[in-house]
Amino acid sequence: MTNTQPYISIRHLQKGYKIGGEAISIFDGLDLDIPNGDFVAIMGPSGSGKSTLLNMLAGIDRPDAGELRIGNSYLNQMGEGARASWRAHNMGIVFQFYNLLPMLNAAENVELPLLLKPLSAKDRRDRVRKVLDLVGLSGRERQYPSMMSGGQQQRVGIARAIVSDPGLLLCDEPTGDLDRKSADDVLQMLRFLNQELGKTIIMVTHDPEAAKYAKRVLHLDKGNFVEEKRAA
Ligand SMILES: Nc1ncnc2c1ncn2[C@@H]1O[C@H](COP(=O)(O)OP(=O)(O)OP(=O)(O)O)[C@@H](O)[C@H]1O
Repeated sequence: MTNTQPYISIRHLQKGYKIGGEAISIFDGLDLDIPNGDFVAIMGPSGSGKSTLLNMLAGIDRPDAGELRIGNSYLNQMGEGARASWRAHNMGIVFQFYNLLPMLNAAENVELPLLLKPLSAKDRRDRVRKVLDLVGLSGRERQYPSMMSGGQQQRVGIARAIVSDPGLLLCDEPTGDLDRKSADDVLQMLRFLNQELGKTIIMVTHDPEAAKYAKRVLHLDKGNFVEEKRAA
């Protein structure tokens, strides 16, 4: 990747599914550029392909054809194992329902991605403490998910997503299960990670209020993106 290239580039991407022997096309020639440091909200009707796109960006699923590059990595050319390893090192994912393990406390949940790395127990502890502090949860290291509010659980989810210091955060309806106040707190946190730490964020959301926190809003419809025009 050169400095003039966008961080994420999607070219002529095709993706479809076979349902009951019938082929349905979700994307047929999708193009998209996302520069480094962007914060993009992706909106669109149910079934328009938002999760399908997020799964391809996460390397969980693969395009049928076309190019999907993130940084210097061409995900469309990589096998499943290479994509899984790439994912572990390059991105964090924030889920709607947090996906915390109930039998692990907050610190242990956040530590999970670090177990794949050659770090000492002390280094892992230090990193976990630092990110829990960053999301405003210091002092709650030993609390279990069942003892936390939805907003606090999502903060643990965000801490887990950033503990490996990835450049890219993919967020799938990160506030879909939260009340307005908790949602705004989480969105402020994402904005901080974008503006102060330079994380590139792609967030799928149905909530127009959540989308306001992003720098750009893209509406997905019939396999293409339309960018929302905003007052300067
Ligand atoms: N694994 C799969 N096998 C077959 N069809 C699939 C699969 N995953 C998604 N689809 C179909 O692809 C289309 C897009 O689904 P997708 O989940 O990406 O939409 P979405 O925009 O995320 O919807 P929602 O807002 O409801 O989450 C839908 O018609 C869905 O039924």
